[in-house]
Amino acid sequence: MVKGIRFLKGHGTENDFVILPDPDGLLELSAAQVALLCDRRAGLGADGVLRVVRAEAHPEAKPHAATAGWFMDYRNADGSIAEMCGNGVRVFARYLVQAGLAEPGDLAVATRAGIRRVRVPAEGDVTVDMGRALLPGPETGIEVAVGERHWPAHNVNMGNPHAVAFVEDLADAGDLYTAPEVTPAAVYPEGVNVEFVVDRGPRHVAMRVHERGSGETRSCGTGTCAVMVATARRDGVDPAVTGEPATYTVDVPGGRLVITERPDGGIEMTGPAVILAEGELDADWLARV
Ligand SMILES: N[C@@H](CCC[C@H](N)C(=O)O)C(=O)O
Repeated sequence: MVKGIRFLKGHGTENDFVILPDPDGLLELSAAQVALLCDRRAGLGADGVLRVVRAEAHPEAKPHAATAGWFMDYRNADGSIAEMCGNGVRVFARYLVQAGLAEPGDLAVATRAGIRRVRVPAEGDVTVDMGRALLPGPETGIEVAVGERHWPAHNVNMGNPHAVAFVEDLADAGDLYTAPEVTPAAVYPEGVNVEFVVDRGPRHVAMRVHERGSGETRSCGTGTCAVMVATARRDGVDPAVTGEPATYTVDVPGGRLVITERPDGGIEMTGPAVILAEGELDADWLARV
């Protein structure tokens, strides 16, 4: 008889997650257990894990409990902790609504990067207020390298760190089986997500990403926001100056996200969030790690 741990599987533009409902925060997961869950052969397979915990029941989220009822405990596929996951927060919010834990409409989710406000219609795309992008600099001197090739990169922080490089062709990034080298390494003491970007048309780009802790993924929500801001500034577009919102379409291997920067600097990301399966894990199997 399987002693079960309930799980669901979901994705946002094919950035895929194991969702673990754990309202009372009782499920302590080691990095090795998260890595096993995310293993595509020995486990369920995913780019990351979303543990769904009541904010009240998690020490990092308790201060936010009056505003946000639920905490997204996000882990990368290697078990490392990240501050924020843009595709993850859409899927997390879709799960809350689908499970009857939140009403369709506007809701607040606590993350390690702070509270994120999410608009979840009963059906269709989900919109997240991703907060402001920080451009911590240096403005020049950061480089991303793959083999012999290297490109200047832009440092954009969306709650988590990104290095954005404009390239001629997305194939220039190579197979991305290993992490691109980013220098100077001291700019990113906690590691970095790396985006490679090409133009597709007016206010329309495409990207590939190598994620810290997960490798190449089919999409990265925070990455698309970082790319939007880096591209807008390259294009001389700054909503804080013009007073007009700016919208960019960002294509990723797993689909398309639409990113709008408002004159107040807030960034909104809109895209799909899909829950596709539900089941029970063998708790003994997980405990053996
Ligand atoms: N896929 C995510 C980002 C997940 C975290 C990232 N790998 C990190 O370590 O910062 C997204 O959709 O934003």
